Amino acid sequence: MITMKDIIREGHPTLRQAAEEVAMPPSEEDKEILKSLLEYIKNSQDPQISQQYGLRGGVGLAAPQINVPKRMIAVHTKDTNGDTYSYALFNPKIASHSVEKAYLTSGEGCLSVDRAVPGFVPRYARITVKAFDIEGKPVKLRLKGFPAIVFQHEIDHLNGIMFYDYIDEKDPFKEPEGATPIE
Ligand SMILES: Cc1nc(NNC(=O)[C@H](CC2CCCC2)CN(O)CO)c(F)c(N2CCN3CCOC[C@@H]3C2)n1
Ligand code: NI
Repeated sequence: MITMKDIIREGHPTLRQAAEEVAMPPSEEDKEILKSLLEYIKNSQDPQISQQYGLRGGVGLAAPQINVPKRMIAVHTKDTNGDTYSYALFNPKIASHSVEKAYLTSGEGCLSVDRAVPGFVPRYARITVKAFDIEGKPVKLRLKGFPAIVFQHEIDHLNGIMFYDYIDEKDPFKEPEGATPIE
């Protein structure tokens, strides 16, 4: 199982690399890696397991964060009306997106960043994601709200982008023009 010692921290070069596409159909090894990402997130949301293994809570995780520069992400979270979004995907890409922006009013953090970086992170309010599921089947997701924010944070990791790259240094809590706040 993945624990915090497997998660690389800012300064590690892999976090600033573009990750490689995963060959489809996925190898058994790539499937195991992807499953381990989703397992970490679920474990981190379990009070008993997360406490026992000292896991930082997460709703998403990308393979580069465990020093695997391959295009794989996992997301496990609920949206505001309580629907669960649980995905483990290969080669996700944002096929289209809204002009409208959105941001988490609480700002963002990262399991690879051992410090608070305050500020709003402007992201697209709605995105269409094309990817392949754990068996290599093509999937198309239309996302908005909190899940859309999480997916963008994870897909950024595949391109070497960190959440604080978007924070306006001069005015970190400036409301991004016309953006939707997400509590
Ligand atoms: C918002 C939030 N970010 C948590 N951590 N950061 C992460 O997930 C990073 C990714 C998120 C940062 C902002 C968008 C994506 C990890 N990232 O670095 C991967 O690239 C949380 F843990 C968390 N929740 C709320 C839901 N809760 C359910 C019960 O269990 C605890 C859990 C805590 N919400
Ligand atoms: Ni992150």
